[in-house]
Amino acid sequence: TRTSRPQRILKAVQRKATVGDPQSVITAIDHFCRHREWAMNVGDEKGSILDSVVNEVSPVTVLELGTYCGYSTVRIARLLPPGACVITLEFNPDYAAIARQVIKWSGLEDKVQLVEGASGDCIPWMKEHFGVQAFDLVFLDHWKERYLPDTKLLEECGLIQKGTVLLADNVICPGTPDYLEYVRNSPRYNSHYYRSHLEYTKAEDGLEKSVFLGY
Ligand SMILES: O=C(CSCCNC(=O)c1cc(-c2ccc(F)cc2)cc(O)c1O)c1ccc(O)c(O)c1
Ligand SMILES: [Mg+2]
Repeated sequence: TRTSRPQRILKAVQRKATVGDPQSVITAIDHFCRHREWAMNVGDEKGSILDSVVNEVSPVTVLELGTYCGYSTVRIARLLPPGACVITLEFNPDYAAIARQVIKWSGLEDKVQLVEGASGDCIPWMKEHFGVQAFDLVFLDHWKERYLPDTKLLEECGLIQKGTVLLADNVICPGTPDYLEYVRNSPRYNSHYYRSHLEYTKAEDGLEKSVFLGY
């Protein structure tokens, strides 16, 4: 096929969504992925849980690991008050290029910093480069085997502090067993599993919310 799936997702947004209307961007992507082609967005069902956690935390600084086409970036950014922002990391340059256009179409570019690079390389520079003290909320949705090492790296870099909330996608499907074991057994995290379904399917999946309790 000539175009990539992310390119077809962007086209669906440009056809169906209204510029400056984040909800219409979300609706257009969900409709396309439910009725045309499945894609690895967090989706509408888990997305509603993500929304409720963002509203509960009302974060000033959010870190998203794994942008893909920017669907969850838009979901998060649309709920942020003026002055709050989400830094989103994407390793794949093709995904990043599409995400920039999706975020721009939603009109939320002022609340989003998209960084291209590998999480393991970028995280150590976060404090210095973005003047971030610590993150209020981290949404993990990138390589599943990077959830645990990147969580430990965030701890080591002092980017996670008492009260920071980690919200992890796909803890059942594809699954992140080592991460789950860590946050559920560590005395320094309070963890809760939100049972749901893999985006646009009937398969089980869920989000794990873990609150850092401090040292
Ligand atoms: O794809 C990646 C890894 S980053 C995306 C992580 N996310 C997932 O993998 C992910 C996967 C699934 C899922 C997939 C197939 C199933 F059968 C069931 C579930 C669902 C999700 O919600 C996800 O978030 C990448 C990186 C750099 C590159 O250069 C590159 O070509 C590719
Ligand atoms: Mg995911």
